[in-house]
Amino acid sequence: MKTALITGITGQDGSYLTELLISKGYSVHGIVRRSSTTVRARLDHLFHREDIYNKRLFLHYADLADTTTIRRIMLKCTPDELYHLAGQSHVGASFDIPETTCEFTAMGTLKLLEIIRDLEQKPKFLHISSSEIFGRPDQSPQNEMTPMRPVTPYGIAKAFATQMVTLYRESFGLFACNAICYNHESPLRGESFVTRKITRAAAAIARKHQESVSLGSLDGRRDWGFAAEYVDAMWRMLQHDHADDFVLATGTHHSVKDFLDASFKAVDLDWQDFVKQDPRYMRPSEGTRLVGDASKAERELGWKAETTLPKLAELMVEADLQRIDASETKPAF
Ligand SMILES: C[C@H]1O[C@H](OP(=O)(O)OP(=O)(O)OC[C@H]2O[C@@H](n3cnc4c(=O)[nH]c(N)nc43)[C@H](O)[C@@H]2O)[C@@H](O)[C@@H](O)C1=O
Repeated sequence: MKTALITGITGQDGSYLTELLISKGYSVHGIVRRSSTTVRARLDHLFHREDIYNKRLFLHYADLADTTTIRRIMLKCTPDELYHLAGQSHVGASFDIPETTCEFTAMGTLKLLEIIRDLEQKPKFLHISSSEIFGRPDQSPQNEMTPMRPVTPYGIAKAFATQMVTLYRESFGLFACNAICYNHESPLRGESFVTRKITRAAAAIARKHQESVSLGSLDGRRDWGFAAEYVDAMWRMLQHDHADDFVLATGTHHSVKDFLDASFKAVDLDWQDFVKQDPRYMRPSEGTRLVGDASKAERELGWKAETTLPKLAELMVEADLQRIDASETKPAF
């Protein structure tokens, strides 16, 4: 049985990856930050499985800044594979909390690399990088050779982490890879990201729970794929015969307006009747022309993104409608 360690296990990607690895027979350890609430809704269904929780799925408390504890966890569970998904991942928020973003997203990654460098039994390492490293690129679509020109604190932190991963692979021989992920969404996406904010609003407005939704710029264009497919690519990267970096993307791009169109169409409404623009959600600077060329992943890993708009929006709206309907039929205690 292989053992995997996941940072950011309670996030969208961590949850899909845990499901995937459990289905492949792995023993999965996850690092979680200590907080006063123990609600981890995305993994709840696995915690209730007696054959899985504390048998093949284990949680450990640690902060990414706490290298002593992380080293201790690694020595204890001796992972074959380490998937590093944790970090401050909200681009808009990175303008408000740039230091925190750099501490976790940039330095947190370097700290993990330093721990692995000293271990005798080194796990294969996957870092989730981001299309934000390209910022405002000269070429479109971008691939693994495209120069980094980040324009947000988050993108800059990711560029630092990405280059450190490459450096540790090339200079210290670590099996360390960057998954350069474009936006990947799902019903498990956090509610402050634009896709989930929209699908949740479309469902709530359709069920008459909400009257409108406030958004920032509607002209931003993104390459939106389905998160469950992206974690499969991450796993494939660590099964590959050599460590390398891969762009993971659909190769299609759409505007926020296109995402609104698809989501509100799924509930037979016109988004223009419900959307307000709010300067609070505008960003001081934005990446542009971000669309990925994932042909290397297709060629070398046999991976291709399948789900794009409008299907992605439809499945997310459907899940949000089901959530509302389920909460309405639940008995009140
Ligand atoms: C690849 C990359 O993908 C994600 O970062 P993101 O692209 O910034 O994603 P988002 O959903 O926050 O914004 C998408 C677009 O939507 C616009 N937008 C309009 N109105 C709102 C709004 O109200 N909220 C938000 N969040 N965005 C809005 C916003 O200005 C931008 O143009 C992260 O996973 C990140 O970790 C990552 O690596």
